[in-house]
Amino acid sequence: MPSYVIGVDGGTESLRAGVFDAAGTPLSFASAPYPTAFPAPGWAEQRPADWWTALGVAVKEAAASAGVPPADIAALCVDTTCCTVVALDEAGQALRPALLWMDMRSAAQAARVAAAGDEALAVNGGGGGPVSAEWMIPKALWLAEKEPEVFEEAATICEYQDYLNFNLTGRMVASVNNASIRWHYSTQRPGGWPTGLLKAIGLEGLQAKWPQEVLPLGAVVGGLTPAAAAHLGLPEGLPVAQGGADADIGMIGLGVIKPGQLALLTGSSHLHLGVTDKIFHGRGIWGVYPDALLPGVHMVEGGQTSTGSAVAWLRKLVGEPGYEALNAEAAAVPPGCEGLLCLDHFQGNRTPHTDALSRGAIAGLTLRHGRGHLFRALIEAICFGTEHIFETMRGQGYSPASVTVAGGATRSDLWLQTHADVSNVPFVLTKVSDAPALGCAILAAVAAGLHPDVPAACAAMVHQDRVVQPDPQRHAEYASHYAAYKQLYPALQPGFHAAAARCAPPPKAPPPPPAAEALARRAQLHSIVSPSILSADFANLQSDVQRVVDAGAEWVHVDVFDGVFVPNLTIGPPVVKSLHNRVPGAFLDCHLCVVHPEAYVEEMAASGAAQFTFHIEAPGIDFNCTTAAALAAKARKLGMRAGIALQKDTPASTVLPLVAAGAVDTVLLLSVRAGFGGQKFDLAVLPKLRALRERFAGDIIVDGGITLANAREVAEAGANALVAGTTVFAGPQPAEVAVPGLVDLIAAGREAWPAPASGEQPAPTNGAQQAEQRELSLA
Ligand SMILES: O=C(CO)[C@H](O)[C@H](O)COP(=O)(O)O
Repeated sequence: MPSYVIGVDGGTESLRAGVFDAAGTPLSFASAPYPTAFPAPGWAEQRPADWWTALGVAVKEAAASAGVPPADIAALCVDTTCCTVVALDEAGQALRPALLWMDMRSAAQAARVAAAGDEALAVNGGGGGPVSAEWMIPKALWLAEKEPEVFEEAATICEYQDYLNFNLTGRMVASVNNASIRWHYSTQRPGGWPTGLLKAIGLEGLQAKWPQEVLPLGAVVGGLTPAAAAHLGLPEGLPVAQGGADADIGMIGLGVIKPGQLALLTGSSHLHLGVTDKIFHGRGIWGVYPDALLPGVHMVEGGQTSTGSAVAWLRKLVGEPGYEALNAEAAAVPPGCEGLLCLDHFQGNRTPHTDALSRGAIAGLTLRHGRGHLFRALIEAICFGTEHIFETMRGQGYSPASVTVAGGATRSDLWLQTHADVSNVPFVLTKVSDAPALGCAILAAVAAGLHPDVPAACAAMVHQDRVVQPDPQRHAEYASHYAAYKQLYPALQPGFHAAAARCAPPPKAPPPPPAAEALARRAQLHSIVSPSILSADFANLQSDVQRVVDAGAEWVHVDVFDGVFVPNLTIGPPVVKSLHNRVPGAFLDCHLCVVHPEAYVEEMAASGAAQFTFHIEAPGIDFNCTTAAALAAKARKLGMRAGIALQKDTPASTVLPLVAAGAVDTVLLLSVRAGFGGQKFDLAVLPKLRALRERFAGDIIVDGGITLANAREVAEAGANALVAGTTVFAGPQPAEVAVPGLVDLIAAGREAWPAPASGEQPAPTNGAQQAEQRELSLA
């Protein structure tokens, strides 16, 4: 009876096949590379035909060097990168090169998906985002919008995984693993598919293009077709088992299938893949993906972007000494590195902050610190980053009890021991480091009937090598250093975001001439004054607000300052609530200058805020806009208009994905440093305002230093809404003169805007009439 299996790991650069026996012993491995095309920044494409060629080469070579005759092979299983999307015609031929997981062209589509506010998005940080451009729906949406002829013609839109299985067996099916982790499929939803999400983004047509059958891991997809058998040099009809995403199949190869176990897959980055029997969602984690591994075996995901890559960077910087020397020097340094502390966010933070603009840092340098201190501080930072992910998971109800680890970094005892000590959990190493290939072999062994099920196959085929136990004393010693590490990000985040804004590349192409439709929409905007109550008499707020409303102020600007995001403390939801009750009908235009706007969105809505404007620079809001889009969608869902605000020095380009996605109703440009009224208007905001107006037909608010002398010029540059505090509440003219005066100046300034082609009526300027119209359009 055939007793060997082939596991194939379809990676990013090559495909690696291994022949294993039923006890999990590898007999041979063989790899075959395939090219990836990077025709432009952010693009990454591969030709499905190259995968197929590589599969034939690697399998034939592995089988030959194992010395196992084809008749002794019992089954085959393949994993692949995920989400790598292919579009196929009726015959299963690729219509275009595949969009590799790392292809980022669908970033704007990802922001739109995040803005949909559908329940299926719970797996993205509990609905708070981000949605990654790596995932299926943004990629398919990109295809539908940018290459509609390909999308239309495609009979099937699926994964690299499904393409290979189809070519092996002639059967087109999806894997529950890929679909759950990257397609927003859920076994908990009737039918599984994210129909509501597809409808919300106008991509209903995608569902029928997906493979309609979803198979669990290890299920038999089919037998090798004659053509596939010839291509691989294996017997016709050989069972092919369902695989999934390479990293997740690696969990199986590490034997991580029981609740409380967690797989740490290391390389240039860290991937934390936990197993849980509970279904929960929350900020700072991805998942839980129900049944994504096995029935009842759910997955939770975290990730650190720069780990091995940061270590390699430091080694290069200090003259490329051997890792042995660096480890020895670092081991001689005490925990905490005598005050030296690193932040590991060299390429941003994936979880728990999900901030693409966060950066690495070294803090506390003195002249006595040497190379060993630096190396140890970086290793500690990586361990602290992992612990922060674990702490976030614990906060959501999942506690990793043991970590099974794979990857090159496991060769460092210091690295392993520090991880175990910081997190106070045992770190387990297994004998076969090529976990994805072994995971495939396990699934193939189940499909072949060599083992009754995946748990039994894992028990027979995964062998523990050693366990690194945590040292409780060391763990206690690390506590204060870990606490200090956690303070680094919030302290440095504003600086990181400011640096990103400073260094943002200028927009590449000149703006397209405004379309007729955009011109018509702009003409319909209202000319709005939003008096800032920051300059009102706080002891007489009700009468001050009533007074400006009576004077024709369509909005009332409420600055919510938390004393952290800006150096001033003002008012919060209770005052908003009182104003809403005491001045019925006042449109409360709430501007949140706070570090965590997401923490206030529900309360602000419940208090009566009409517009919820938050800052793109706020921690937790990412500059690729997915978390911003999700928060804006939530604000809208709660009945408020959504706005995004930019500090004076933040370029408009940072919010263009949001604007392009239609995710916000307003953009607020600060023309002073946020925090206090009575400052001087900074003319530097005008070019930014002009550039934004060319791309955005919605309300643009300019806030800070607005007077009767400059309002017209600001409106000419593109603003249709002005916030004015001092001028309305403490200026030489009373509010009854200042408010209508400012409205007239805005209307006059807007006459400089390009006019729509024909037939457009100007918007009414009477405040009450406009409020009535808005009520109607909200209803
Ligand atoms: O948000 C603000 C500052 O952060 C104020 O709303 C703004 O400055 C308006 O005040 P003034 O018209 O007095 O400049």
